[in-house]
Amino acid sequence: MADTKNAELNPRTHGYEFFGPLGTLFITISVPATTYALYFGCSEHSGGCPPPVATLWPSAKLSLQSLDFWKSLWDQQAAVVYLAWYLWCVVCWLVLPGDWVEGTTMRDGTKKKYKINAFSTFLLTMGIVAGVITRFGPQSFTYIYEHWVGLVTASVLMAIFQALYCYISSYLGNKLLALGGNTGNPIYDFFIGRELNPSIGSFDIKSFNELRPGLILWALIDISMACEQAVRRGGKVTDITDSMWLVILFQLLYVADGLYNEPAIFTTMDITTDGFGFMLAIGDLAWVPFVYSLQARYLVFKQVELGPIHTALIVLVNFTGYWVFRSANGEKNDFRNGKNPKNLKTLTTQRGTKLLIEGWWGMCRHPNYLGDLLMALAWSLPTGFETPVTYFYVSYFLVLLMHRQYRDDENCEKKYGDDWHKYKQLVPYRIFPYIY
Ligand SMILES: NC(=O)C1=CN([C@@H]2O[C@H](COP(=O)(O)OP(=O)(O)OC[C@H]3O[C@@H](n4cnc5c(N)ncnc54)[C@H](OP(=O)(O)O)[C@@H]3O)[C@@H](O)[C@H]2O)C=CC1
Ligand SMILES: CC(C)=CCC[C@@H](C)[C@H]1CC=C2C3=C(CC[C@@]21C)[C@@]1(C)CC[C@H](O)C(C)(C)[C@@H]1CC3
Repeated sequence: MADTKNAELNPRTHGYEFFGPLGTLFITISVPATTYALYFGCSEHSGGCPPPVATLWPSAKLSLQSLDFWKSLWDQQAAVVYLAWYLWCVVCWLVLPGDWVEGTTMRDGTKKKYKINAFSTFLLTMGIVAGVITRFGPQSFTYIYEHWVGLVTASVLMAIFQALYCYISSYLGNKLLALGGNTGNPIYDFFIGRELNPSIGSFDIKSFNELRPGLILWALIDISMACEQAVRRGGKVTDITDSMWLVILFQLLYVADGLYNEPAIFTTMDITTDGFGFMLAIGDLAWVPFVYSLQARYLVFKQVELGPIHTALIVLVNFTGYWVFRSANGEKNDFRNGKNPKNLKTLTTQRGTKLLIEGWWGMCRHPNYLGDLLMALAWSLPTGFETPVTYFYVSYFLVLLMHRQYRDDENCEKKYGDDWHKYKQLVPYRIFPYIY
């Protein structure tokens, strides 16, 4: 009886995304590999960004064949530091005060409760780091630059460990599974995430990882890159270039905004629909901090001076993006919480929920992605045009968001049926009004 009920609640997934098990196996290997490749392909230690073409492949081949290279990826001290960092985030979650808020209603009719203290974790961490740098100077905070590879390895291992733990524990007891991650194919389910909300007691593993250890580490990495640059240019914070200031301030604002608006993630696709598998684990813990900070790392060894006009133009691109991103996300979030202060027109659906058809959400179906993409461009522009590698983030992000839009469209079609078709007729553009 209990088994029948469980099967009804957790139907088998039919149909694959990401080109099925082979596609997910490819991504599982290529995401960590790309995280390392972006370091070795864009670093002063390996000869440039990218290193000269004539030496690139021969030296890569030599490295991959040598045992010493593989051993050099492991750095015991960095692993301990990373583990201490992760534990710090857990301790902050435990001890810092925070309201418990409810997430959205899940398929089984229940609602999860989440402790909201990501922003106070960020403020406390930033306060300590600011104190250390003020007291001991920028040279006291360059550890991350010096131990990059070891820290990447530690974060990849943490992601593998957590994804395996969640995959195995999804088979223990009657868990609520993600509708897309229950195919029975272990490679695919491990990647997508089998259990919807794995947790240990009241500690929700997915939302914790999405916002804290990776996102705040990204901010710390940026600060460490700025410190390394300061040390190389005279040792004072005032020696940092305008391009580095732009990258770190824009990205710190983005991180702070995500953490400040913590409850808004409970309506995102990752929390409501996807399980917690290797995709999110590696994305949250390794990809976000170590790939998104590439531009700041580049500016350590290629010190670009922008001057006031270029600075002003890039600031304009970033803040236009931020304004679109924040107001679009705010508009939808308010609306989903029962508020419509501008009295925007809506479409009533048979499912009971309404869809906005005016304001940002009347211009295109993902205005928030448009703003995010503009910001992504503004984070690459300060690196100039000497190399395409520093434009990796904005290019990858365009692909990610186009694919995400496609996945969300399919999910909404399942949720809203004909009403979604009506909505698509009223709002025909996906991300770029009048273009796409
Ligand atoms: N920096 C990064 O690496 C990444 C950043 N992001 C950012 O995260 C944020 C969240 O993204 P994501 O979860 O993908 O998607 P959205 O926040 O856009 O949420 C999509 C959901 O919004 C609801 N919705 C869609 N249209 C309407 C409408 N017209 N009116 C009201 N509700 C509507 C639907 O859910 P329902 O109707 O069920 O409420 C839909 O499933 C974005 O700002 C994105 O840019 C995302 C991925 C990576
Ligand atoms: C290549 C690979 C493995 C990709 C996995 C995707 C993840 C990197 C992203 C999926 C959704 C994300 C979100 C954010 C960071 C990137 C991931 C984890 C986010 C936390 C960034 C800050 C924003 O303000 C946000 C809270 C809206 C956002 C939520 C989605």
